[in-house]
Amino acid sequence: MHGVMGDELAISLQNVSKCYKRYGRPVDKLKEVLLPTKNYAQEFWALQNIDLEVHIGETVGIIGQNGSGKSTLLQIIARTLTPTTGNVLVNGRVSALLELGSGFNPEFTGRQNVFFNGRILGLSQQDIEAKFNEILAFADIGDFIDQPVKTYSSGMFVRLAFAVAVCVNPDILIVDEALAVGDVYFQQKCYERLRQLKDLGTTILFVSHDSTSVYRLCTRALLLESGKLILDNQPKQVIDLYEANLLKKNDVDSKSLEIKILSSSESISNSSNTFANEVVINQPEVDLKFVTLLDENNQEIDSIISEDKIEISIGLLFLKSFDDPHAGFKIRNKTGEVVFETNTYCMGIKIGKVESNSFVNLRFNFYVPLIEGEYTISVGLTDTGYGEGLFERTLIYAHNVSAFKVLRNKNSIIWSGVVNLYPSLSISKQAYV
Ligand SMILES: Nc1ncnc2c1ncn2[C@@H]1O[C@H](COP(=O)(O)OP(=O)(O)OP(=O)(O)O)[C@@H](O)[C@H]1O
Repeated sequence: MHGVMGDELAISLQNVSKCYKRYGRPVDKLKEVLLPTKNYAQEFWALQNIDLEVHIGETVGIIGQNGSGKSTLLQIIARTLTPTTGNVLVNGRVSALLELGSGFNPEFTGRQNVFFNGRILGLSQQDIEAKFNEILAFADIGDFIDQPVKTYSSGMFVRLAFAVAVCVNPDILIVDEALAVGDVYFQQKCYERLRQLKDLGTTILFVSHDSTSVYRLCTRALLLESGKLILDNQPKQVIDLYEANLLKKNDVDSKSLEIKILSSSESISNSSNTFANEVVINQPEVDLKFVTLLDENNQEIDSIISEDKIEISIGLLFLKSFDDPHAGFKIRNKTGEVVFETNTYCMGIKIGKVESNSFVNLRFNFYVPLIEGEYTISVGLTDTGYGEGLFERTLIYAHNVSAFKVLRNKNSIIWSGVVNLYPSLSISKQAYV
């Protein structure tokens, strides 16, 4: 059923809600069984009215704070949990990597579990035999394959579970945070495999707290908050909103902090940006007047040769006085990944007290040894720093306020990657006896 991304639906959820019953004490559950007329449980809606359509071939990241309902949603799609209300339609063979431990029998050996799981996933004995060596090679757990799974470390467990889930070529793959376990080499192997499956047209649902992996893998992301689907968009906007919500949560002035989601026509970007909308925080006491990029001759620019120097000039109007404001910037690549960010607090610099109705111009100067490509600039303004770069209040949080292109430096070495590390080399030769 593999195919290119098209109109065909892989997953469709209509008005799906999930209610868990929570009992104050275990005995209450017993009482409810014995006295069914009386209700001892407290209802808790872990998912509320979720409408979702995922097309074949999409890679969808699911983001949300702890307890927002991510695992519940995945379990409903994987059909290990039934929704309380609503319709679920899943089109294709689903392979799910959910909670650690689900799907494996601890008393069986790894080998037995591979066959057991393969059969559950609808493969024939011959199919599994044909894939067994690939699974074994991917899991790379050596002789442990013939030991009972209960003797496995959590890392070995995930290796085997992941190997089974990805080697059976599912139509739909559901992964819940599994990549957080395991060493960096295994993680890279997993990403590589997920990318291959994605290229083959597998539909992938992916829960992660790591925004970088969502940027890298996903074409779309969902933000869940208290069981509600609050944004369904490109990963960038969804992660921006998630991060803005975290800022809001930690803000001493949380109630008055308003997060705006602008559509593209209202965007304050001065570049030709392709993003559908922007997530913005802008408290009324401050106004971001401009963000301009300048070269070494103070000329306004929108492109720069790799390794040249650039200046970000930020104009801020303060309508109220602030004792300890801090400002910073963030540079992101095309997919939204942060390549660099800092702020005055993290640089150990104080702007100092700013009077009401004053204008402040900040100019950050730096070299740009980045690979050629398009980059965007985000700007933040905060008040009262503490700890390792935390702030009591967020005043401005604005993405894509400017953009620039980095062009190849023809006078430099030929290199690829993210950032030029300016390698030098020494060579020594001697006779080998
Ligand atoms: N079996 C259950 N009985 C009662 N409440 C439950 C049950 N399973 C989950 N919940 C509650 O439902 C809410 C959503 O849980 P869920 O595991 O889906 O969240 P999550 O977003 O995956 O969280 P995390 O990031 O911590 O894994 C939580 O508040 C959780 O306490």
